[in-house]
Amino acid sequence: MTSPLVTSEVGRLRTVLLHRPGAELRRLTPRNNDELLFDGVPWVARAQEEHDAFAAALTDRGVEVLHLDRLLAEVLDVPAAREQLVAAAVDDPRIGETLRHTCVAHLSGLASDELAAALIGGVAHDELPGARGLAFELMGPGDFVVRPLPNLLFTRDSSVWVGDQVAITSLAMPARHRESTITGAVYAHHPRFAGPQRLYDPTLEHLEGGDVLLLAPGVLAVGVGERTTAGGAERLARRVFARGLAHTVLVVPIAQERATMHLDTIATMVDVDAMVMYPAVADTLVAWTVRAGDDPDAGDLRVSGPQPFLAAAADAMGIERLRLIDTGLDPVTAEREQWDDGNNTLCIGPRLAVAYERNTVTNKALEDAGIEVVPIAGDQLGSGRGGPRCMSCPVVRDASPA
Ligand SMILES: NC(=[NH2+])NCCC[C@H](N)C(=O)O
Repeated sequence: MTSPLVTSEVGRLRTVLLHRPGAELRRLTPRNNDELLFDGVPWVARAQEEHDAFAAALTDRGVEVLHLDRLLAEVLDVPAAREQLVAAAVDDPRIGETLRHTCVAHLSGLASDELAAALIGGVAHDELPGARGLAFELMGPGDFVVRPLPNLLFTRDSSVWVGDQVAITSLAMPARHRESTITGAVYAHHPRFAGPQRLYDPTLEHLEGGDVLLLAPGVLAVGVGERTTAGGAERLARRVFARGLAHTVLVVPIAQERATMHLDTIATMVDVDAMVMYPAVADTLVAWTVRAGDDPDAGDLRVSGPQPFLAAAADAMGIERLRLIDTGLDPVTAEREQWDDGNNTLCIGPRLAVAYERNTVTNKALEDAGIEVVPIAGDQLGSGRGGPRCMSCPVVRDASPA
């Protein structure tokens, strides 16, 4: 069992945190899927098969896969974690005090695995027999007392390791707020982690893991758009500098749209010096370079830019050029494959990347450029708008090869 350490996107992947989707996906209906950030109503059994195949593709290649639901069930044996998570589940102004008390009593009486299922899958009105409270009376039978967390599938967003420290992120969308209470409790209380130093907290400015790319040891890129705010990027920069985890943070503005909700929807690393990127933004993407200022103890920052992203990145990474895999796509194919997470790859090692099989043209371009693609099916998983990178949180990677 190696201690957590992640300094790049491409060092050999040793341990990764995934979440196998379960009952929480069965909560999705055409009435709630928009609010719950899914584009449709997935076929759950098939989504699970796809996810199992994703996990198998990783374990077959020697990667240790940790499952968030299992870690959660284990951590719920720890009284402090149980108490925190039950409190977080009912910390919702919709439900009022009476229903809150009933619900706390119900949840507290559950065995750890049942409680884990309820925290992830949510609790519907008709699953709380005998509950009381005005809010309960006014709710319909299918309404949620505790909302489900279908986006827990995207473990990338609710925590991110930088070096040996973990950022418990501050998720922007209400449907996802509670996810980081779960990752936070697991990292704080599970013996597998033994309370690593926390780099970030959910109470801070919005920051999501999908926006954080470890371009090279000491160099982070942070997307600022629909999810991560400039304030979040600034806070993270200050912290990584103060703790000696990075020397440069590139802040990258991205369009505030669903198609580009995170930086990793438009670009991911596939080698120590190469990225795959949505062609429509390749020429226009810029970065602000942030470094520690003269008085780092006072949190001083030096900001320069904007500069073309590729140039700023190469400069910060100390390489001559950051290679862009030219997917050579026509604009329509590029737009379709970007939407289907064609640029959202997960490296198992340098030049070895997991990608959705459906993005045939992008994958062919990757292969032509010398990147071995491990294709996985994502017809149902993809309805949540996230690919292999979004669905994984690397916990241990080897130091990046030079
Ligand atoms: N890192 C990522 N690109 N994550 C994708 C998350 C998708 C999820 N449905 C959301 O809207 O939040």
